[in-house]
Amino acid sequence: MSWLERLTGGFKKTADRLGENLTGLVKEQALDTATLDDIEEALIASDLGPEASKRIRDSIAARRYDQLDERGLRTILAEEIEKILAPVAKPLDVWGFPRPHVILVIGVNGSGKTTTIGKLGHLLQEQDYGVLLAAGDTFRAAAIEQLRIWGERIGAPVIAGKEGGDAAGIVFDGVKQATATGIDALIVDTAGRLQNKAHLMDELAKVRRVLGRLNPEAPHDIILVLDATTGQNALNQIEVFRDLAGVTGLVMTKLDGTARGGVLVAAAEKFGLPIHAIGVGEGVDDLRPFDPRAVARAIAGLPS
Ligand SMILES: Nc1nc2c(ncn2[C@@H]2O[C@H](COP(=O)(O)OP(=O)(O)OP(=O)(O)O)[C@@H](O)[C@H]2O)c(=O)[nH]1
Repeated sequence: MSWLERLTGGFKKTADRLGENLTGLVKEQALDTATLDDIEEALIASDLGPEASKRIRDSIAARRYDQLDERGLRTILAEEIEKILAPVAKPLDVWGFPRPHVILVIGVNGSGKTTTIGKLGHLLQEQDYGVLLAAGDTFRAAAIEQLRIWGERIGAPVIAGKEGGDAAGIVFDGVKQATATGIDALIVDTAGRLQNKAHLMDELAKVRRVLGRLNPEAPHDIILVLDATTGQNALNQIEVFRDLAGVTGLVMTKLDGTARGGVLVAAAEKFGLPIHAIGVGEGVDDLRPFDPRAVARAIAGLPS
């Protein structure tokens, strides 16, 4: 399957849900206020969020349709969703000197952080960048092991310490190793626990301090990984991590297993943070730069 086919397949549940919510709302007649209200509600029920749903409703109303069938409605939706997504679509740019470009990856347990690091590493390798993975999530031995497995899978070196070790120390060593071996990008797994905010902030502050000594620009990116299946909860996470950790961009994962992919639109509208990539599966190739047009059409249930 091509990536676009996987993307459309990944968003199928989301598109089906949106389709069900919209069923019967448009008939071969002019759109009246009640119908527009229903469309807005259907969008909110599909996780697009109140702000984006209202914006889309207003755009549809402003177009003054005499007639609109369901296909027409889906086409307008795709156009309007694309308008919301396009400004936040920003592929990760790791070009620059001095190297390495340092990416901290944070997110609650199980959000898909480690898997995303592996896939992101692969994505950068495809662009001919050399990648080093750092196991800064030292709380669990399993997390370190999982990162090693991903390193093997994509053929990237992994720098790790012991369980319970010092994350900042590993990051420090990671930068040294990357510099010595001419690696372009250092991707750091972090514990990123929200359960203990003070600890998370301390840990990130320490990592930043250590990095700052080596390169004042680092970390260049602080990426929050979000699990789309958590729906509105993902929005709360953005708010908390943005305030606590200075998130610079987002990756949303597990869009394949959920009918809640509309939350991507809500996140774009509400926070305006760059969305670097999306995950639609567990395979090495299942993370791709965020293509607003393709995603908008997939959510609206239209072929790419
Ligand atoms: N279907 C699907 N599953 C995913 C995706 N990304 C990650 N997963 C799965 O989600 C589960 C959790 O992913 P991890 O990468 O272990 O998550 P984590 O945030 O590192 O979790 P901890 O290691 O517990 O902190 C794993 O079973 C992954 O295979 C995705 O895009 N689609």
